[in-house]
Amino acid sequence: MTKKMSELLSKEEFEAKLRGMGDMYHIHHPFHIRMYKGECTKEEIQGWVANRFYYQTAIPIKDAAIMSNNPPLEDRRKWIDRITDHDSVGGGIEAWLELGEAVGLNKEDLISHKYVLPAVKFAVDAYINFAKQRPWKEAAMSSLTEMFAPQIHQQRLNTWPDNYPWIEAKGLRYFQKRLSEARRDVQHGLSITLEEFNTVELQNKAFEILQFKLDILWTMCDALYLAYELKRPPYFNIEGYENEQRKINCSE
Ligand SMILES: O=C(O)c1cc(C(=O)O)c2c(n1)C(=O)C(=O)c1cc(C(=O)O)[nH]c1-2
Repeated sequence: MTKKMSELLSKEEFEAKLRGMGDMYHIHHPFHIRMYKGECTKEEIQGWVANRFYYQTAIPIKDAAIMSNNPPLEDRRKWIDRITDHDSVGGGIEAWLELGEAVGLNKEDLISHKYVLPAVKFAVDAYINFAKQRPWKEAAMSSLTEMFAPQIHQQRLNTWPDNYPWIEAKGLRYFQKRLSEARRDVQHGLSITLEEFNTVELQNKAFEILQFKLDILWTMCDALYLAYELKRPPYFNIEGYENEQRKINCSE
């Protein structure tokens, strides 16, 4: 957890401290470490793709919520690009559906969100609700975990072809596409943050917001780890409860 600051940081110090919070990025979660090392089973990869799809569909929804909170025209123009990155024809949602197909998931199952674990749903919904309820600048800065995202996308591009040769190459388009998009988003998000969070109280608030977002991503990984690696999905110990509807059927 980040300690509260008692003095105003310069923009350089403020940015360095925000970037330092990358130490808590989900790239360091045991589930992600196993994934990039090639240790995940097919079911675990499918589980991650299916659960992450819930996050994917939430991103343009939370971006639309930010738009609805009335940022200035210049920012709205940039924000529209974020929405089209995901929702346009050939955009991120379609690329993620291709990833789903590439890992052997049925498109309808993915779209239905039938495999989404409750903790993943709660975490992602918290992100949408935050964007709906908070002033647009706070919601805009919460996207700054994207500072750390190019590294995680690049890591997948570098390691998946060797570690998971069964995944069709077309599935990797999403990660390739995000490399430049995330960098552009970060430039905009950072310029808003460094400019507008310009008192000790606001800088402390920015650290809290970034922590909240890191917590969302980490919590999603916790849920996946529990369900797929430890084999403890919700209600696993309750006799007679059929957890079948969330179970991924894959032939290894
Ligand atoms: O694969 C990842 O680990 C990862 C993480 C994040 C993130 O840090 O929030 C995003 C993405 N991917 C991503 O693809 C994406 O489009 C995205 C948008 C946002 C956002 O908060 O607006 N985060 C992320």
